[in-house]
Amino acid sequence: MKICLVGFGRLGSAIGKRLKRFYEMKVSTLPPTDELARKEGLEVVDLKTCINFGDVVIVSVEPSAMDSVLSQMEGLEKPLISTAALYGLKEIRRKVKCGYRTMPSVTVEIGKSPVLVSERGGCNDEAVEEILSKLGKPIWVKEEVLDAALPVVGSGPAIHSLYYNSLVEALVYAGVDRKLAEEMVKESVIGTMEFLKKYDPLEVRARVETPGGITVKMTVELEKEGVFGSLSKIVGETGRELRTRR
Ligand SMILES: NC(=O)C1=CN([C@@H]2O[C@H](COP(=O)(O)OP(=O)(O)OC[C@H]3O[C@@H](n4cnc5c(N)ncnc54)[C@H](O)[C@@H]3O)[C@@H](O)[C@H]2O)C=CC1
Ligand SMILES: O=C(O)[C@@H]1CCC=N1
Repeated sequence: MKICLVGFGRLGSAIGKRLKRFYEMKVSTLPPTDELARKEGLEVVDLKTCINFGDVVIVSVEPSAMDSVLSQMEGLEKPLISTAALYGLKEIRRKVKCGYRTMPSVTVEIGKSPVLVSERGGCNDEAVEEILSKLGKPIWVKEEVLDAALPVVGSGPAIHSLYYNSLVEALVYAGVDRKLAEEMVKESVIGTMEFLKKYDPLEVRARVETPGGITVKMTVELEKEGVFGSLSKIVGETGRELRTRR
């Protein structure tokens, strides 16, 4: 399968770096990101050449550029995968017959991202699923769920990095060398995430909280301060607003 990738920005470059390992690819993007694509050993071509080359077209441009890019593809029959936030499937399919919407995150670069995709029953689900499975875990959802989950899936790496950083700062505050602190937090977070594949979070918590011990003192204090409640509210309200926007 050959891929035409349109847009080589923050997300497009992550997609390109990953998929070039599996597929032949050409890129259409604007300066200065064309130089980034060339540095990755990818051929940069104009949009028409790119579309003619690809069996599948992936569009990863900013939402405000979607109208213009899609209008140059009008009538396209090949599968088109859009990553644009909030650019509706209906609008996409008005221009191209075989459109799909996705919500990945930048961790596609290492093939480890949930990739929400709307909606099954399009014209070439198999080809789309095959490509997305190289980027991470494809999860077919209704379009409104894709929008609701954007703040956790698309924005996730930024939010998780904030959490990670706050723990590094906590260790530095407690007098631990920063490099050591980073190593400890990474191993702790990664280990716990693996553990959560096996155990329920409430069980994990119960297994750590020694009665009358240090952990339960902190977890109750964090709850009293509303740290995680605020996180749920801010992220949840954003998702709720995005879900109902269209
Ligand atoms: N950055 C992220 O983590 C995520 C981004 N998205 C969505 O993916 C899309 C891309 O986001 P970013 O990479 O962050 O944006 P960006 O601004 O970093 O990159 C946009 C890219 O599109 C290219 N472009 C714009 N107009 C073009 C045209 N007419 N022809 C060819 N290329 C064109 C630009 O040159 C640039 O390389 C957006 O729609 C965003 O909503 C979705 C999930 C995660
Ligand atoms: O911040 C944004 O609008 C895009 C969508 C999800 C991640 N980046």
